[in-house]
Amino acid sequence: MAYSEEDGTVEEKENNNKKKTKSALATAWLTFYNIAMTAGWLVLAMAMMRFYIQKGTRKGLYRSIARTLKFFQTFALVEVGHCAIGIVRTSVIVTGVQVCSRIFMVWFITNSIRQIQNEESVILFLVVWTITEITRYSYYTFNLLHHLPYFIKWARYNLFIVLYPLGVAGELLTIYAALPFVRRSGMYSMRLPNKYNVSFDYYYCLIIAMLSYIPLFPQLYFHMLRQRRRVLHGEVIVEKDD
Ligand SMILES: CCCCCCCCCCCCC/C=C/C(=O)SCCNC(=O)CCNC(=O)[C@H](O)C(C)(C)COP(=O)(O)OP(=O)(O)OC[C@H]1O[C@@H](n2cnc3c(N)ncnc32)[C@H](O)[C@@H]1OP(=O)(O)O
Repeated sequence: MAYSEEDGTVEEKENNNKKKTKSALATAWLTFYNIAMTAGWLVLAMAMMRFYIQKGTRKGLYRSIARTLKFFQTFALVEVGHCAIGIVRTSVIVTGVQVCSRIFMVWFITNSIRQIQNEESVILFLVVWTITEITRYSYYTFNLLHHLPYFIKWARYNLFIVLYPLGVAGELLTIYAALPFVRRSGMYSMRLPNKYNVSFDYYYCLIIAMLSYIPLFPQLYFHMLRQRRRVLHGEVIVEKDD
């Protein structure tokens, strides 16, 4: 092994340099990512407000923002990658459940079933997601830049107390509204007999998805309550590994 006289081995120095480059790269990427996502959700907020002010109705609002919503919500899959490669200190499972449930709501419910796109519950979860994401991504951005205004920190770790249940209510009511259309159309379902000899009923899949909120939502909510105690009140929280 090669030794230097001052700071330990040459290999250690090389490893430290690699870590520094990696963390500088990771910080640069995360800053870019969070700015882009804040901007994306701000564009969505403005588009929704403009639509409502101009048309005075929620009818057609989802259609008008669908492409932007699908793009930014799907892009959030990158966050699962951030956790998996360890550039953010967050659980892959917690982030995975959160992101996948949102993508499921966008692609496999709201986007697939036109008849429910004008439901009040769709507007409810859209407004809640938008407020949440503008706050969350601007929190991460300012935090990375070491200039975090207290009101953003406060909003990040307090608004969810009300917004999370409201968002979940909007999502569950939307899936509930979709059920009759799914049953009638038989969409995404496979009935026997077929050449694969497999049967799948999307209607029951949606009922299972709704029931899965019962064990999953409290876990996400209590995770956020723990984060709140850690960040706002400085409590040391020992979390279990994935
Ligand atoms: C496949 C079909 C499934 C169908 C069935 C589904 C059932 C699902 C049931 C559950 C349903 C949930 C539905 C969701 C609804 C809504 O979203 S409603 C809107 C309100 N929601 C919220 O307020 C919650 C928003 N979500 C989140 O906050 C996250 O997704 C999270 C994963 C829950 C957050 O957790 P976590 O990341 O652990 O918290 P933080 O405190 O924010 O971060 C921890 C540390 O990581 C750093 N970090 C994280 N991300 C980034 C980033 N992008 N950039 C930079 N840094 C990041 C963060 O700064 C923290 O760092 P430290 O302070 O150093 O620890």
